Amino acid sequence: MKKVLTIAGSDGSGGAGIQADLKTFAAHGVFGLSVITAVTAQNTLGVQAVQDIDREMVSKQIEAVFDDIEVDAVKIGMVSQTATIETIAGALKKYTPEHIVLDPVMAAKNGCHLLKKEAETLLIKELFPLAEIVTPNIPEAEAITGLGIDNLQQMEEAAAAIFRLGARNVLLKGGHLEGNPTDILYNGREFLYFTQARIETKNTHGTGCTLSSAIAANLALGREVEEAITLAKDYITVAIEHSLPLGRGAGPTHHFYALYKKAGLIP
Ligand SMILES: Nc1ncnc2c1ncn2[C@@H]1O[C@H](COP(=O)(O)OP(=O)(O)O)[C@@H](O)[C@H]1O
Ligand SMILES: Cc1ncc(COP(=O)(O)OP(=O)(O)O)c(N)n1
Repeated sequence: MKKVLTIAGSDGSGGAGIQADLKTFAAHGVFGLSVITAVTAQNTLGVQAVQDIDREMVSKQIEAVFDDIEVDAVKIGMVSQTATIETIAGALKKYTPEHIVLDPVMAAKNGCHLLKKEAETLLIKELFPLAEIVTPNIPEAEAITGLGIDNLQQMEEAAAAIFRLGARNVLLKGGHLEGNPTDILYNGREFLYFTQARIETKNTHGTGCTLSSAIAANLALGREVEEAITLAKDYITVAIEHSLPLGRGAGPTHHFYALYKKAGLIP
C-alpha cells in the first residue's frame, strides 16, 4: 500500500487541514500519515485561535515517520511560522521523498492568517524549490506575486511569475473567480486548463486542502502530474457536489460519497 504524509495544521471541525487530508488519502486507498504543525480552534464559521507546535516537536514527528516508514509522497499545508518552515525544509532535504505537493496556505476563508506575514518570503525561498507542484489559490497568488488577478489571462501571468520563483509546476486554482472554476497548470513550457462546472454551494470548507491531498495521493499511486491533477479535480468536484450542510457557516466536502454509494449506504 502506498504511504502519503501530510504536514499541516489540525482543524478540529474536520473540514480542512490534517483531517481533510487524511480523509482524502483514505478515499484514494493510500495509507495516511501526519505531522501536525499547529492546532487551530476552528469551525464552519472560521478560525478562532491558533497554537503553533514548537520546532523540536515538528522535527521529532517528521523523524519518527521517515526513520521507520517509506513515504511515497508528501503534502504540505499550513506551516504557520518561520521556525516550522526551516524545520520542514531541513528534514525534506535529508529524507528526499519522491513527490512533494505544497499548498501555500496563507489564510482561512474568514480571513484569519494561517501563515505569519514574516514567514511568506521564507516559504517561497525554502519550500517552493523542493515541491513538485505548488497549488496557490487566487488570493495567495496575488500575495506571492503582487499582481491583481481577475481573469484567466492574469492567472496565466501570475502562474508564470510563481514558476520563476522556483516552483517546478504551478497549479493556480481559480475557485475564487466567477464562472466555472478553472485551475491553470504552468510547467515552464505550456499552460494547461482544468475546468469543471461550478457547484452552487456555500459548503466549500477545505477544498484547497482536499485538492492538494488528492494530487499527492495520485502521484503516490504512480500517476504523472497532468493525470494526477485531472483525477484530483474530478475528486474535489464530486466532494463539493455532495458537500455536507454541517454547522452555520461553510460546511465540509464529502470524501466518501463514491465509496458509500457503491456500498449501498447512500440510496
Ligand atoms: N463552487 C465550486 N464548484 C466546483 N469547484 C470548485 C468550487 N469552488 C472551488 N472549486 C475548486 O476547488 C479547488 C480549490 O478551490 P479554490 O477555492 O480555488 O482554493 P482554496 O480552497 O485553496 O481557496 C479548485 O480545484 C477549484 O477549482
Ligand atoms: C488547519 C487548516 N489548514 C488549512 C486551512 C485552509 O484550508 P482551505 O482548504 O483553503 O479551506 P478554507 O479555509 O478556505 O475553507 C484551514 N482552514 N485550516
